[in-house]
Amino acid sequence: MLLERAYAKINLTLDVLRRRPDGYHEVDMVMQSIDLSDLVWLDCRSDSEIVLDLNAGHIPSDERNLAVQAAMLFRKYTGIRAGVQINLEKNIPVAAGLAGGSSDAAAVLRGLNRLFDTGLTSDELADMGAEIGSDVPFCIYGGTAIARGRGEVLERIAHPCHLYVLLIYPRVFVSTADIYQALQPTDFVTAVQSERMVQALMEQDVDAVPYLVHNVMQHVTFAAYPGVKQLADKVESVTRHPVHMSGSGPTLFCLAPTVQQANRMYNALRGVMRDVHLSHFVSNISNSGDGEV
Ligand SMILES: C[C@@](CO)(OP(=O)(O)O)[C@H](O)COP(=O)(O)OP(=O)(O)OC[C@H]1O[C@@H](n2ccc(N)nc2=O)[C@H](O)[C@@H]1O
Ligand SMILES: Nc1ncnc2c1ncn2[C@@H]1O[C@H](COP(=O)(O)OP(=O)(O)O)[C@@H](O)[C@H]1O
Repeated sequence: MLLERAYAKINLTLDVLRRRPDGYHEVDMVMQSIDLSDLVWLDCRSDSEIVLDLNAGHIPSDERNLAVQAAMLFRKYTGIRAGVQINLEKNIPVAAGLAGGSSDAAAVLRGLNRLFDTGLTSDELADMGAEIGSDVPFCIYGGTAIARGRGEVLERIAHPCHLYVLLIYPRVFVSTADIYQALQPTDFVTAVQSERMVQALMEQDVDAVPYLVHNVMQHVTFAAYPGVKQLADKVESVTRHPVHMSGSGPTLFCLAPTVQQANRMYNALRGVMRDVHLSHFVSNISNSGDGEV
């Protein structure tokens, strides 16, 4: 049995350039892995089934699950017929804008490549992953990247900047497709924010980074779910720091340059609300598995 960690992401910037004829949107966004992960255990089975056991009753364990889709795709691509056992421990909130499902799919692709010693490159796994979802290619590599196209065209960024991330989970389910659909032409931009963000990350300008975070979807999700906006206002008044939304939401986050500041914000928030979690940037997930067990 082999373990792969499936890391969550946040969007440090998210710009949408236009709606495409294929129904997707052209995006430009800075994606960042964080130290919040699902655990994906993989093993061969003596039969030819793909079986997923997971600790979350509210998500399907059949072909609708992105982890199962990844195993199916991997077998189709490699011609391997062996059965696959997947045990999934969900820690990343579902439909939260943190790419939990995409990251599980990416972890299955990385893990099966190790389990069957198929020697596929990360680029090949990312190409495969794009068939499952737009965020899957980023989740193959993790770290930091500018994602363009529909999210699958990646420019990976190595930078020394490390920040703490306070995550706040509103208890609502947000559909990514609905939020993309609700964008108006006035939301589409030509000048994107990713380059300034990347520059600040490269310069380790930890004080600037929180003020450069930008997400064009935030006002759309806030308008559709006023409770999320109210929660963001409350977080801002308690922490006195800018509050942002990841992806299509609803997860909110604040960035802190030091662990002391992050702990202060965490303790202040825990006094007045549930569902607060402290995390931090992860720059390298390449040895994310904990090896054979
Ligand atoms: C918004 C983002 C930002 O990172 O994250 P989440 O909020 O989902 O975490 C992503 O673009 C989400 O990517 P992902 O969740 O993989 O999307 P997909 O499964 O490929 O697509 C789901 C649906 O979202 C819409 N979609 C997705 C990506 C894109 N560039 N344009 C779109 O219009 C399409 O309607 C598509 O049918
Ligand atoms: N392994 C998985 N983990 C979480 N959600 C999954 C998974 N497989 C399929 N889904 C479905 O994908 C949808 C979005 O899930 P998720 O990736 O957590 O959200 P987001 O795209 O907002 O980051 C949910 O409706 C969920 O039922």
